[in-house]
Amino acid sequence: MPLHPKIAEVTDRIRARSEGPRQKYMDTMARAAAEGPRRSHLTCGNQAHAYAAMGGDKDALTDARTPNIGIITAYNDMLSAHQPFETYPDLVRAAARAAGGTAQVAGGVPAMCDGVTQGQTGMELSLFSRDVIALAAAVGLSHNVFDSAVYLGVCDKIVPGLVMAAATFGYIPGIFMPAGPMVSGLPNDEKARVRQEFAKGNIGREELMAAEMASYHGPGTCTFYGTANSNQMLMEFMGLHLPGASFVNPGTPLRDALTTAATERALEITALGNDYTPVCDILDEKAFVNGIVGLMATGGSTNLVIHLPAMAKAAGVILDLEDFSDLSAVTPLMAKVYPNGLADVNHFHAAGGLGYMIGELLNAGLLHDDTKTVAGQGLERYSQEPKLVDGRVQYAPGTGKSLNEKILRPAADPFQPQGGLVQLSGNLGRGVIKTSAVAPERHIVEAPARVFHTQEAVKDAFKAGELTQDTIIVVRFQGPKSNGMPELHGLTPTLAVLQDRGLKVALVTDGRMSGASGKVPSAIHVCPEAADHGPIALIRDGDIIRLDATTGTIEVKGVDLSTRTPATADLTGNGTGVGRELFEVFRRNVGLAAAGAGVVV
Ligand SMILES: O=C(O)[C@H](O)[C@@H](O)[C@H](O)[C@H](O)COP(=O)(O)O
Ligand code: SF4
Repeated sequence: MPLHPKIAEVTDRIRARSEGPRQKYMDTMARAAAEGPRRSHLTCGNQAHAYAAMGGDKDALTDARTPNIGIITAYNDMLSAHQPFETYPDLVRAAARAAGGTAQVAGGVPAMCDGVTQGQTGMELSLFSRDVIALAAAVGLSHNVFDSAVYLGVCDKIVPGLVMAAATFGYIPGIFMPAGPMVSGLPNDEKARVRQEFAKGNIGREELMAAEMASYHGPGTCTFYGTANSNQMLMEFMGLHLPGASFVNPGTPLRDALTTAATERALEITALGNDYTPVCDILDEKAFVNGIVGLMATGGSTNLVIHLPAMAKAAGVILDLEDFSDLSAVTPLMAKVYPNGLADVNHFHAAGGLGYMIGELLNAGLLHDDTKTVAGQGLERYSQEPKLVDGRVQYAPGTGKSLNEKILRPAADPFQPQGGLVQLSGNLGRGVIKTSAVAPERHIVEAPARVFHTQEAVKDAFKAGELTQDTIIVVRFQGPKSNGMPELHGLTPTLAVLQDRGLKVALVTDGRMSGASGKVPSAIHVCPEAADHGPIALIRDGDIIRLDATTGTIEVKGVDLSTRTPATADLTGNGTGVGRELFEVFRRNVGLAAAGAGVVV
């Protein structure tokens, strides 16, 4: 099938917009690659330090022609999705040794669990932790003794931060290794129902705790289709995982076989062999277009609308919100996974998963097939599935059809003809709304505004019984400069209760939501933010605001905003406590959310 004209048009537009930065980036990568085997430039002293603790691997390491893998790990016990990484370094070192190479943990990177910090002060460090992860990974790789790298990370800001580092070190090959989703527990919609019952005061904390613990119950990624699992989708659509690696549960033989296969592949694609595949050749405009198409086709997390521009910029590719909007307009919504539906990622994977989607979208001309991937040339191979044969990974053709059309539908007969995310613009600036999780009759909301400066104030107003009419809830001073742009997902149960009571409700904020946020229409990432005196700072209680996801508009009606003075807020409290003291330099230097909210890129 020929490439859809709009996919070609957007790709060409990105390539033209990126020409200067991309050429500069690729020249830098070429110079680094020309230096040859990394370890051959180090003094004997440098090398002795690097190998001192490596025991039986020392001899191999002293031979600069033996490929050496740098492991960047985001292991910790705080994220259920990252806890399985505890055992990966031993597995990778053993697999590398068996394949005639070596592997060393180059360094660790921090990883924040947004589920632990959701609604807490710590969430104000969440977005900034992405750039800290990129910096930390660079510290590990800067030892410069690696011919290839493997990146152990799954969750929200961790994959984006690691991709920013992998792009910066794009002259060496890199493969991302997932840990896989936890097995299914209490269904996500039942968890959400129990939360709403608690918000209404109908049940106590004991019953709520029991439901939460039954939902989040073991090692592996949470099973809703939030940012973490959207990241896994990206790594397959962009060719940085082995095909079909994303949604194999941790602690299974196939999971370990995939980790071994990725290690072997990381050794095969170094500059010391005949299949050199540096990350810089994978992360081009086509890979990012493929990633955005995957995001739209799966109804993925709105957080990737912030992270993808930052990831792309690290590789000299410049994305714009318009690219997301145009690709969404031609990409069918093929999957319904919570919060877009009742299924979780295990059910999605069983129904055919990412391999089925990639095959369908390639056949529909909605993906570039001629891309480089860690598994080799061409995206077609990602429609295959990994099977375990005699303890090793072997690939077989994918299902070729959906095994459950309530979860996964063909590109030609989708749930919705357009993708799950819509760009918004109007006299309030620019923003984005995730429509895939919102009932069609709620895609347009027009109501009086009620303005808040914290999410706690919204909950207090709800508890005081003040929210009894159709309302556009405006929560401002939640942008990156104000307080690090925390997720306001903790508002979801409260707003959902108001919506279930029959009120027309929408959220408008310069903050962001969780990938797990769903049913309440929300205009998020509104730029310029209130702290930059954006139009959102001019809204007053009672203004009539119209949010229209069908036309992509967000505006205040019947008011001349130019006559108003921007509201201000006392943000000094955001500078202390839970480590926020250390992030003042981030709040001062962070870029626009629409351009990736970058600090280091
Ligand atoms: O963007 C995301 O996907 C979220 O940040 C997610 O990683 C976060 O952990 C949610 O808060 C979990 O959902 P609950 O908070 O509803 O458990
Ligand atoms: S998906 Fe979210 S809640 Fe689950 S482990 Fe990852 S960051 Fe934590």
